[in-house]
Amino acid sequence: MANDLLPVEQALERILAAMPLMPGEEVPLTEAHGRTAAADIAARRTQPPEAVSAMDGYAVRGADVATAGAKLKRIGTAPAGHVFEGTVGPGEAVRIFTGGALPDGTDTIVIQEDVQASAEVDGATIEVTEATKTGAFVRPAGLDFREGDIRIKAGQVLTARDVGMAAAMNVPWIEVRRKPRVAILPTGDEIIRPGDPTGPNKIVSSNSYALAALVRACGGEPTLLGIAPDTVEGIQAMVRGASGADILITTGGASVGEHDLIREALGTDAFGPDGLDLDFWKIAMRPGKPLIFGHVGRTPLLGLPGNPVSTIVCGTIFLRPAIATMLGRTGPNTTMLKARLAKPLKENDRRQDYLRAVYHLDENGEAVAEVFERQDSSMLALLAEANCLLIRSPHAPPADAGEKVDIVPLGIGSISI
Ligand SMILES: Nc1nc2c(c(=O)[nH]1)N[C@H]1C(S)=C(S)[C@@H](COP(=O)(O)OP(=O)(O)OC[C@H]3O[C@@H](n4cnc5c(N)ncnc54)[C@H](O)[C@@H]3O)O[C@H]1N2
Ligand code: MOO
Repeated sequence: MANDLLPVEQALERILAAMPLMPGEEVPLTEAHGRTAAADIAARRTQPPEAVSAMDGYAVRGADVATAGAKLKRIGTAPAGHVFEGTVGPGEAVRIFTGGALPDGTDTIVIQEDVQASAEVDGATIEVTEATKTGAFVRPAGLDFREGDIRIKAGQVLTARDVGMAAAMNVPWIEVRRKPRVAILPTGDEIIRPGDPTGPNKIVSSNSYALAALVRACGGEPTLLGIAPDTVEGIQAMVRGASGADILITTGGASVGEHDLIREALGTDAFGPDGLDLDFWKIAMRPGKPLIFGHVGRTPLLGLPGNPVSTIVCGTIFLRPAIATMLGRTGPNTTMLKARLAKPLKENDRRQDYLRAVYHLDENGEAVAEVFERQDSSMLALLAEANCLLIRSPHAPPADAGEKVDIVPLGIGSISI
């Protein structure tokens, strides 16, 4: 049978090419974790701003302590945050603590363990018991970074380390990309909200809640629009209410049945001139075949298949990178790992499979993946149990146990320390 289905890679390319870049907004450091830098961030100071001691001890002139036995006079004290104002001459030392600025005239720290002090007061005599190299335990100015250095790049997802870095660079506010507003519209007469009165033909909308969580984990701002009934008018009314969204996601109604109304309800014939400008429908993917992509007015519309596994898998493979692109994120769109098959797999047909599987690291630290026997796209319990999706290319030949395959781990989120 001819393959009239668009390959997954091309579908992804077309979706990403259509994603708008979010504008920048300033946030304080306390709100910056997990956001995406909209511009390079340069240090507003040099760190350390001057040479400082790395240890508790005595600041001295290196020439005085090249050999053990030197006796020096303690002439002052320099704790962190306080400067010793004078100049240290030959035969003199200043008591110093970690982070204290090196007094003028000194270039070396003798740690206190290598000193015998007559007393813990200025004026005391200290005897250096170990020879110390010039420059020992001194952190020169700018050791960490210098004013103007760019330590955070545009497109970087800000980790806790980056937040600390920005603070150290004396940057209290960061320009980040605004979170894309993702409107989520589940459809179907049978769909109810969790907690609603239930009945024999009702299905609780897992899709909207799973997608909202996925959107948040990926750095977007989800909005649940309510549930559209299986009527042209109902779908249209709810889609019109999504006008402020950066992208609209529908679930259900994507396939070929007479109740699958997304394309019909949003098509220009029914919706008017702002109706669906369809880019593609149907892709060579399992689960996810009836995926719809286009624009309603200026808003990108991603129509996900209603089956709960199809929705979440398509959310992972398409929506996650779409949000990353809107955020201007650099780095790979989807994290993939290599794993060895625990069991053989049959040859594949024309659709690219995303098989629910669990992987673990074996005793050599290598990933081994085991595919679940059942792959029905209605089975959310198995997806919840899985920790990766195993990718099988269209027409892949049978694979033996031990063969290397690509997996998409599900546990790798966007927030990092
Ligand atoms: N004759 C054909 N039938 C179907 C085809 C096909 O090619 N020819 N494709 C199948 C595939 S593949 C998929 S995937 C489904 C997807 O169809 P729809 O997007 O039209 O989804 P619905 O029919 O509306 O719903 C499918 C299933 O999912 C449940 N559902 C829907 N919304 C939710 C929700 N928010 N939360 C939880 N569960 C939801 C719905 O009750 C149905 O059971 O079509 C196949 N059919
Ligand atoms: O593509 Mo459907 O998502 O196989 O179940």
